[in-house]
Amino acid sequence: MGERIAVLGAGKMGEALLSGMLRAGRPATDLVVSVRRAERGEELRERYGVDVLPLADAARAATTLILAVKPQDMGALLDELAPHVGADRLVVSAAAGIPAAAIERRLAPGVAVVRVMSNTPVLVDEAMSVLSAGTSATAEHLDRAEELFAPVGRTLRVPEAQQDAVTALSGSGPAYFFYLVEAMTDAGILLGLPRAVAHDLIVQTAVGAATMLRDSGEHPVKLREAVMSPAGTTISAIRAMEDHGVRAALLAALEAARDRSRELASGQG
Ligand SMILES: NC(=O)C1=CN([C@@H]2O[C@H](COP(=O)(O)OP(=O)(O)OC[C@H]3O[C@@H](n4cnc5c(N)ncnc54)[C@H](OP(=O)(O)O)[C@@H]3O)[C@@H](O)[C@H]2O)C=CC1
Ligand SMILES: O=C(O)[C@@H]1CCC=N1
Repeated sequence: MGERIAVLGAGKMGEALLSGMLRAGRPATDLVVSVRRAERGEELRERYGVDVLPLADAARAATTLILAVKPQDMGALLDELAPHVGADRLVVSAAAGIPAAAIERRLAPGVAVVRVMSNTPVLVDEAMSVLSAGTSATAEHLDRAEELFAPVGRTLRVPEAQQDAVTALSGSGPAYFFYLVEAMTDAGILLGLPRAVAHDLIVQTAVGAATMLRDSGEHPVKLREAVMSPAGTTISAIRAMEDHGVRAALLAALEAARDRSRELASGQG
């Protein structure tokens, strides 16, 4: 059998990955999804032309299984899935927190598991997807998993011990930028700009700053210094941010996200 990929649990991330694989040129006939609700299955079948199968059939039909359910649903999914996953399958978990070993324990001995933390910019082919091998996964398995994510953004491999930190940084990261844009738009309104104008200014500024960060190769401090004129406007804003503990808030926030990822390891609550 050629490589057929099953997306098990097709919510926000599962659907984003599915659409990314199709955009990358993978034929719909190579993809199958499994969902919990019939109407969701119908929606995906119509939108993407993929087969929607019960879990056991999807597991048997595919060589690579992408697990994209919430960490809290992983236990129930694995209970149902385990009897149908042959030792020659590659299992790719997209879930936050769940260690590869916890998945390996629930499946037949020797099943290769790769843990991946991606992010929602999968939708615009600008994801950051970070991969780690479980104990049975070989370099070839990692290559195969990476091939799924490479067309939808950048990929990186890290030791699994770093995955909770990765989740805090790039997994949750898009939300922090959206939050910042929202807060800066509010600030624009405070300063008297219409909301739509403030929104457009901030979005384009974010795109420009992100492009400079990516393409210039310069350290962010250097880029910031180029904006800050002596006794100018920018340093006044930076002083206010330091006074309000923005840097400390970010350190605490990412530590909280890392800790939550660790808590999710048990798949509880
Ligand atoms: N959203 C994000 O930015 C990111 C999410 N992740 C990870 O991706 C995973 C999915 O997150 P996200 O897409 O946001 O969550 P969603 O809730 O949007 O998607 C999860 C989907 O799984 C379905 N599901 C649950 N149990 C089963 C089952 N037994 N069989 C089939 N389908 C099932 C749910 O169905 P139903 O619709 O019926 O609830 C739902 O559609 C999580 O583990 C999360 O940690 C990783 C990186 C980023
Ligand atoms: O918030 C979450 O738990 C998931 C994992 C990373 C991004 N979203």
